[in-house]
Amino acid sequence: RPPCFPPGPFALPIVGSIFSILPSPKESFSRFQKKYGPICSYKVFDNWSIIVNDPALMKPLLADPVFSGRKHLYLFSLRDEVISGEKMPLGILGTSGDVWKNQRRFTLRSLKDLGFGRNSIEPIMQKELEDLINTFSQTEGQKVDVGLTFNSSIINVIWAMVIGKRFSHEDVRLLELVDKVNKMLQSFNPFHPAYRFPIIKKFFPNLDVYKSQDTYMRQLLSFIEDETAQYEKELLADESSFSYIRAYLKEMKEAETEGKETPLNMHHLKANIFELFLAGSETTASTLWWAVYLLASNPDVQKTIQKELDEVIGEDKLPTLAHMDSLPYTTAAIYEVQRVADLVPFAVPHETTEDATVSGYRIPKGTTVMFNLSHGLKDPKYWKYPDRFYPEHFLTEEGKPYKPENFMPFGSGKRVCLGESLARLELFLFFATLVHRFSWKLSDDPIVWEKSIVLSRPPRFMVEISNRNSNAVF
Ligand code: HEM
Repeated sequence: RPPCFPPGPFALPIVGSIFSILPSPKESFSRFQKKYGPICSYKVFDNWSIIVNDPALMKPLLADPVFSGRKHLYLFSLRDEVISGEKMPLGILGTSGDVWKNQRRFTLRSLKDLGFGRNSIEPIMQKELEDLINTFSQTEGQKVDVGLTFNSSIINVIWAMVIGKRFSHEDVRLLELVDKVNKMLQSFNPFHPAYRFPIIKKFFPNLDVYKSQDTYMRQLLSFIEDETAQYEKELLADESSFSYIRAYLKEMKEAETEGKETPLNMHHLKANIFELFLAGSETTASTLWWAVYLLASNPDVQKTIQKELDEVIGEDKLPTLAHMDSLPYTTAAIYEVQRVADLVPFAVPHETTEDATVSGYRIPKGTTVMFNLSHGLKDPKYWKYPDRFYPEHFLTEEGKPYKPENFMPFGSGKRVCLGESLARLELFLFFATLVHRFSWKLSDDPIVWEKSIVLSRPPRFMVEISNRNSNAVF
């Protein structure tokens, strides 16, 4: 252990603490937190990392530029090489310093112009919801596995912003895309030795861990390349079409024409689109999948939400974003879904950009830093019933929604989720509409929990859906 480094589990030569972390990093980190306290350390093979558990300590560190670097993960190095043929880091999620700042700033600005702030995104979401309502209303009397049903709708919302078009839910290309993004995320285990030592790939390029990631990633990139090329050919000239690609190409080409230096280029554009898909679809869609599970297993909570929706919106109308501030119990229930789902338990690994001192410990430049967002969502210190689905966790005594400081499902500070505003709008409109329009009942089939490493996956279950407010329209 380096001098003055936080405490943590014993590290063996060569492998470090890997056997204390596998097979379940989530349980292991929770064990470390209980044993070693607010900040601890562990070693994975040759790499010393720290994990910050205490939300009060986490907040200032997440706001500190020194803790806002990014560990360059295997998946991103591989993608960057495929895009540019070089090792130069691309995009937002996996970059640090000026590259990260420039791509993040441009993307945030242009997505905001495109409707992150409410109005223009609402009809796009409503169109997706109309299709979903149609699908679910035909399943009355059957048992349904909702599984990846929400992924197509959420991908369509992102695609509408990125390129200005949507796919039909039956389109094979959309279904393949959903499948690839899902498989790529579910099969990725950042603790796998094969990712830590890419040299292994030289000798065993056909190992499953490499082949699966390589294949899904290349297929997703080739989809993005085809669509971007088609967009440039067919839609770029149409001045009335708005999209992220258009905004990006326009600013890039204007700078080129004026002979100005610009951080924007085609390689970053492809990487950014890849990330909007990867970070923006599975996360929001899985939260909705969790929501159905929690609603179906908690009929009393479901009824309370429906009562509020019926009273505020009426039985002949569906919710709109304008209702967002007048539904305290529904809002609290969405926060509670995010708390129980604990979707991204340790954020995305950060890296220190300078030497630093935290609580008297010395943290050298280049240390991997994990933020245990999960602890703030689950520890009994912060929640009355940490293991229950209890929306009252997020209501004041006067019945107003509130978010405690330790509730950080989107992270916080410099690297806070770039899609938080969009995700909040999506979660509200999809959740409120689906609870207002249908009742969800858990069937008595077995509930199956599957293992997941990067994102907390909901269980597989069967649900019976019944229509309510069948004549309601937006
Ligand atoms: C319920 C949905 C979502 C959750 C729970 C979520 C959560 C997170 C978390 C925890 C991080 C890591 C923060 C850190 O490293 O400290 C993150 C980063 C990110 N998210 Fe989300 N996210 C969601 C939806 C979205 C959406 C809809 C998009 C875009 C369309 C998106 C794009 C990103 C990007 C690009 C980053 C990287 C930011 C950076 O490195 O600067 N996310 N998200």
